[in-house]
Amino acid sequence: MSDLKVPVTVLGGGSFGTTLANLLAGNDVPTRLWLRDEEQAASMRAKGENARYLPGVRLDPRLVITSDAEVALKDAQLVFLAIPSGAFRSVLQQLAPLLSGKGLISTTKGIEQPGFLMMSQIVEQEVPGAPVAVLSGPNLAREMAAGALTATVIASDDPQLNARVQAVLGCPSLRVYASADRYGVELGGALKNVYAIISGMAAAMGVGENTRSMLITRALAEMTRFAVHMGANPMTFLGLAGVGDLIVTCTSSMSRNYQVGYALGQGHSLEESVARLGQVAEGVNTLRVLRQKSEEEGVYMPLVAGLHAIIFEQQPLQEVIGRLMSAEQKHDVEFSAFMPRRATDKEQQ
Ligand SMILES: NC(=O)C1=CN([C@@H]2O[C@H](COP(=O)(O)OP(=O)(O)OC[C@H]3O[C@@H](n4cnc5c(N)ncnc54)[C@H](O)[C@@H]3O)[C@@H](O)[C@H]2O)C=CC1
Ligand SMILES: O=C(CO)COP(=O)(O)O
Repeated sequence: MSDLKVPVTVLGGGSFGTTLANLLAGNDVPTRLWLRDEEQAASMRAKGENARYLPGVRLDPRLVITSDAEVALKDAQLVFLAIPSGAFRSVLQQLAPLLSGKGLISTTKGIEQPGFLMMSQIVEQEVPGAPVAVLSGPNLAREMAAGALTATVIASDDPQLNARVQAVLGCPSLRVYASADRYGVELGGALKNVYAIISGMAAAMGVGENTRSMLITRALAEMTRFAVHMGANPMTFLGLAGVGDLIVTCTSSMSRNYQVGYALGQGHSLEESVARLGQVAEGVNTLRVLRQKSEEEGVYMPLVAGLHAIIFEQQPLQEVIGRLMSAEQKHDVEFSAFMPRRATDKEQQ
């Protein structure tokens, strides 16, 4: 069987799962999309549209949409996981017997607490022995679904799995680059959501272009410092899953994290800002988790600390901005932050 014809399943019928499934079906890959809710699945089959999460996008008639997990996963060789991080483990636990032996690709950009676990690490725990990869990059679902020219990254320590994903997913509108830095790619996708909230907030305040550039650049420095400390490859942060995803999420009002930040900047409470969205904004939970981890690890993350102070410690916005702007003026590029930590350094701590 050619790699293009292997049966593929996408778990999760939100905006990203639907987009991926539609692209795969459009490549003539036998694709099934699994949703937990039969009413929603039936509506999508009847209308040929995901009216709740991706209105206006025609679904490929070859796409099979089902709420029956056994039907969805029978014979599948590759499974894309597009479930929000808060439900990720429980869905895997529920479906684990149907997933073993298949190539499992997480597309979820969140972190689980306790343990500071990436989604692919949860996959390893819940489906032991399965080949695991992550897909991440500047990938706003709505643009991809509309056929905008896009690039993404598939990351795994299994080059064959990377190649299979490139074969099924790549198409005239989507280039799929490969990486061996699964941890860095996955961490990049989760971290940038926090800075998208800050950028949205800044936009609502009407800041200028200098400010926007300062924010994105210092966000990149901060997230790279943290990720490299944690063992990621610094070069990953110069790629699509690092600076690439940071740029799109910090500049597009299509980003849900940016939208939450914008609503916060307009003076809405966190609860209101999240409720208005009606979709997942992973950055809110990632902020909590990251603040705690950066303190435990002693990594300097002033933007994360500042946003945490505003959202969770009720500190006045202007006070936090004043503190950030009057902090010690340091070097622009800290080369030490970009030096990969050797495994032995980690072991000695
Ligand atoms: N939407 C986007 O542009 C992109 C999203 N992602 C990531 O993909 C993940 C999923 O996001 P979206 O699809 O955008 O979210 P969404 O908010 O559009 O949809 C979430 C979907 O997950 C389903 N779901 C929630 N709990 C479930 C459970 N227990 N069992 C089964 N299904 C459940 C919901 O019913 C819904 O269909 C997130 O981690 C997000 O960061 C990654 C790249 C782009
Ligand atoms: O990850 C994304 C783009 O790459 C989507 O970002 P949001 O979850 O903020 O919409």
